[in-house]
Amino acid sequence: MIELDQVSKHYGDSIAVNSLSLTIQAGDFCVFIGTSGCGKSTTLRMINRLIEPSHGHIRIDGEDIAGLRPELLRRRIGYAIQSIGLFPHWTVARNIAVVPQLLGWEPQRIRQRVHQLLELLHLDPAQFADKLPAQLSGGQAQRVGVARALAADPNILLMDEPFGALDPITRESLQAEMLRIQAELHKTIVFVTHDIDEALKLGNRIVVMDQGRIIQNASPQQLVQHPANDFVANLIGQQDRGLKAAACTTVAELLQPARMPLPSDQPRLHGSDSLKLAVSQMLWHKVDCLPVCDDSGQVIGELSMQRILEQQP
Ligand SMILES: Nc1ncnc2c1ncn2[C@@H]1O[C@H](COP(=O)(O)OP(=O)(O)OP(=O)(O)O)[C@@H](O)[C@H]1O
Repeated sequence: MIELDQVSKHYGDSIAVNSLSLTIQAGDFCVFIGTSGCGKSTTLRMINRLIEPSHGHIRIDGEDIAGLRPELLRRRIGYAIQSIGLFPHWTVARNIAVVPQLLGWEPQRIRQRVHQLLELLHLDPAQFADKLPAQLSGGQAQRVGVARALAADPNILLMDEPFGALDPITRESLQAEMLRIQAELHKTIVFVTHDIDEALKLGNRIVVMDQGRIIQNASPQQLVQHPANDFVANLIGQQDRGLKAAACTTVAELLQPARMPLPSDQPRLHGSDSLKLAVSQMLWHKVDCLPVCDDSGQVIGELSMQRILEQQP
């Protein structure tokens, strides 16, 4: 658990972060979003003491981090940023191994860990371990950055616009990776983005900031359905908020028992699909109900347009 208790950061007369209090529960995927310069990165960097607060306290699992040595704290917290910051003359494997090296892990354990992480990030170890950063695409380099942040198996991962510079397709695939990794590893993730769709897709908590303060701290569903003010409503966008709401609810949440018999030629939904995808499929296939299956392909129920409409705000 990460607790920020009336944390402020001043630069001379200007206030970057203004008496911000926030609790991030263990296992949360907490996304900071807001306008440029509202204090997102500053807040994130105070958690690993790359920036020191002017006032207030930050506690991790109840321990005030002001009493910890910053370099030891940083070895316990993964950090991934947009510019990635890989060492250009080191191989991918050596870049990933930075923190385990600092922690004095045995070479064999480091090799195994690097191999495991490359596989986790869908980079073939035989192909990528010995490459230099300049030989990677932007998306591959960003995967290496995420692997490096995870290397010493930290409980906390800080990610500052890690996918900001990527094309939409690569970005979407890395977002899917992050959701998969989070479902598998249950880290506490604090993630900064400018992109509301990315925030709604990834976060289970979304913290909207403006001028160094929290404007709203809510689940994606709450944020879309009950924006705290016009600033948040505009951030979400008035025109397509129905689709935004549908994007942050899963098919599994509205699953209905299957009627018999189900036509075998229809496409099938998965429980983890969003309602947005379900609506899109129904429109495309001109049907108002689709079967829902589990990972093994077994039909576990169905979802109708009627049910979706009943649930929409
Ligand atoms: N070293 C510094 N000296 C003076 N002011 C700073 C410094 N670092 C940040 N600031 C100011 O603090 C405010 C918050 O900056 P911060 O980088 O946290 O914003 P942000 O929300 O992450 O912005 P962006 O989305 O553009 O990255 C900004 O007004 C910025 O100009």
